[in-house]
Amino acid sequence: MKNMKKVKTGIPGMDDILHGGIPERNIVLLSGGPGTGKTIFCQQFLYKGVKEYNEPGILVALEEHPVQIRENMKQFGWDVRELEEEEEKFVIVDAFTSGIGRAAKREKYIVKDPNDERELIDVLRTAINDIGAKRVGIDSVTTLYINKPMMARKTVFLLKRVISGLGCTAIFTSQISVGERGFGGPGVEHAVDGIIRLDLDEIKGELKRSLIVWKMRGTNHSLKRRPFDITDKGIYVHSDKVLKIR
Ligand SMILES: Nc1ncnc2c1ncn2[C@@H]1O[C@H](COP(=O)(O)OP(=O)(O)OP(=O)(O)O)[C@@H](O)[C@H]1O
Repeated sequence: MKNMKKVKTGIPGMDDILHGGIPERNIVLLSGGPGTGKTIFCQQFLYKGVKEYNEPGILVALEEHPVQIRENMKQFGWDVRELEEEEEKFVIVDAFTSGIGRAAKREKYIVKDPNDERELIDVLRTAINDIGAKRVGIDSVTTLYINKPMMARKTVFLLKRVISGLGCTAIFTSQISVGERGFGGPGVEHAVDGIIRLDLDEIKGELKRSLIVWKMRGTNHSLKRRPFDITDKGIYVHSDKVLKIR
């Protein structure tokens, strides 16, 4: 079989686990409970994509104000302002503020109603074409169908067709409850090309972070649970270690 092109994650240790990276055009569901690191993982994938691999990226913000996202990313030394304004290699699509508020008026890409799939797709397609994006992050995809679970599969397929069709590789963050075994519902889990799950488990009185690649179409990958850290430089995965949680 011809080797598929792999997209480097920009997360130390992660590409070893994925035997080189995420197969190009894959849509990866990044599932986890609250505070497991989904947002940081997604932002690192996009920021490093531009900085280290010269692959422009789009972040669709559904959970946080774009101003707050830029501030949070700075904590890790990821200053996206220059990438947005000077280099034009990074875009935040504001699907959070509905364009309301003084700060929101300065945003270039706004989705007024995230429930309107057509509007979201139009803005996303424009943004991808404007900067020649190769990577997309949606944080979180759960927000798009939390009030209409029957639409989850259709929404994910629609996004997948457009994003993958335009040659991009994507991470969709998916919110699950603490202790939940799934990844975001059967419709979604089967529709996506890959699933990476982030966990936070209490072991001997301390919370430990770990991740596991549950599925990844187009490549072999490690099936082991790997511990990871969040530091002031972002996520670091210990691809040579195993965490046993039971
Ligand atoms: N600078 C930092 N250094 C170390 N750890 C940090 C730093 N900033 C945040 N964290 C850790 O990351 C966690 C938040 O991660 P993140 O926002 O990616 O979670 P999430 O999975 O997106 O959560 P949610 O679904 O609740 O939004 C915090 O709870 C904290 O433990």
